[in-house]
Amino acid sequence: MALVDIPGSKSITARALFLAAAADGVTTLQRPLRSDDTEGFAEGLTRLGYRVGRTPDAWQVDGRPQGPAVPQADVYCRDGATTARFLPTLAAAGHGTYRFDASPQMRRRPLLPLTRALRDLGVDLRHEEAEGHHPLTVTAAGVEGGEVALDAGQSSQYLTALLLLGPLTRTGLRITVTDLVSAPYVEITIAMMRAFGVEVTRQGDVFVVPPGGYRATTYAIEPDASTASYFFAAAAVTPGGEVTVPGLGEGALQGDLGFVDVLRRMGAQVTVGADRTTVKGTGELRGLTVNMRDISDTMPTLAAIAPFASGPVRIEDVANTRVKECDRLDACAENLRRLGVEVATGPDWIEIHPGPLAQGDTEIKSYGDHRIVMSFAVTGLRAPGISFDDPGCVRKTFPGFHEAFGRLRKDIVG
Ligand SMILES: O=C(O)C1=C[C@@H](OP(=O)(O)O)[C@@H](O)[C@H](O)C1
Ligand SMILES: C=C(OP(=O)(O)O)C(=O)O
Repeated sequence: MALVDIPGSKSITARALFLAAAADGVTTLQRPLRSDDTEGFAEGLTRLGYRVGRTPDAWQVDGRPQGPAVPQADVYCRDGATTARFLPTLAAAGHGTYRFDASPQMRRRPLLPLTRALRDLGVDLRHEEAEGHHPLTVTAAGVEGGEVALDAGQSSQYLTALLLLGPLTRTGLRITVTDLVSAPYVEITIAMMRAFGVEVTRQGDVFVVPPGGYRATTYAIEPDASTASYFFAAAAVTPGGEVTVPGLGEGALQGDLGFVDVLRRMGAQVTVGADRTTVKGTGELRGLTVNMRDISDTMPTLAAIAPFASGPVRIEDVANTRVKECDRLDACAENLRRLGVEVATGPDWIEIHPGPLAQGDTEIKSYGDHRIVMSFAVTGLRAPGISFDDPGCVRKTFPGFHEAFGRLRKDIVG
């Protein structure tokens, strides 16, 4: 049995940083994720004049309800979409001129529904090159608030950004959402806003956020459920292999813990306890058809273990995975084909037909995407000879992944 200590959630750390920066008082974040995405977020806040004190186990943020402490800043958001979408929104509530840029891939990823909504709310926001993409400049003069419509069919992060902004506006926000993917991430946002003293109300597609600001607090960050998926999948593909992740149980905020339900449907033994989750490989791994719209960060995890299933695996409703750190449907298909597996893809689906894997060495093409590397590391448990062209890209969410996964391999495979 392996007990795996998973680092903090990227999504929760990013939200906690926003909320702490916007709150009235000093907030302590316990067990934040230390990775490229979250360190980029913290560095962005520092650029905007917020004080972020960092020790290995806790980060402390001096909140500024009035917004950034500097009249001008240049912020590099690296490869993190939470940083690239949440920070310009936070800056809009302040007073000053703030320019944001990001990595080449993040520059390609979409932003337009959010920047349109901000403009509809009166924010002066200019895209420097392509409309709806970084780099962009916000000339901030506070936000009055009011009604706004939003299409979050490509990314829930647009809605999260507006929800987080709501309490910083003068009159609050009433957001009408026309479409929504990755819905459980919005639940994380609402639960965390509650922890910082704000109650969002929802009537169908309308989200109402009151004005009045946030209250500082001490906030403990859950382990990252998407990261845990690689370790749970490792147990599922290893007959008799057992992995327990403490800190992720029945009350977990993250929808991605639902990946264990997919493993259960495939034949793994899954126990979700009050404060921990255990997956045990039974030797059985059935194929299935599954809709992953709510938990699409775990699509590559499932695609990477699909070759070991006893029947086809079809993953549906994941169009938005084409606009992540890479086009994940194409990246999974390409790498599975390199392994000799038969795969078909469509605009929003992938279907994998298990069969014997190619003999010999296979280099996995990472496309700079942490999830492609971490997912195919799981395939590597049963397919010796797998290597990666860019193993270091795991730094986005889990710099210590290879060491941790190596320890797990010793524990459950030998
Ligand atoms: O809000 C968040 O923290 C996230 C939302 C999801 O993105 P989309 O809503 O763009 O699918 C997820 O894929 C991403 O890793 C983190
Ligand atoms: C899509 C991801 O990240 P983000 O959108 O936050 O850059 C991810 O971590 O899989």
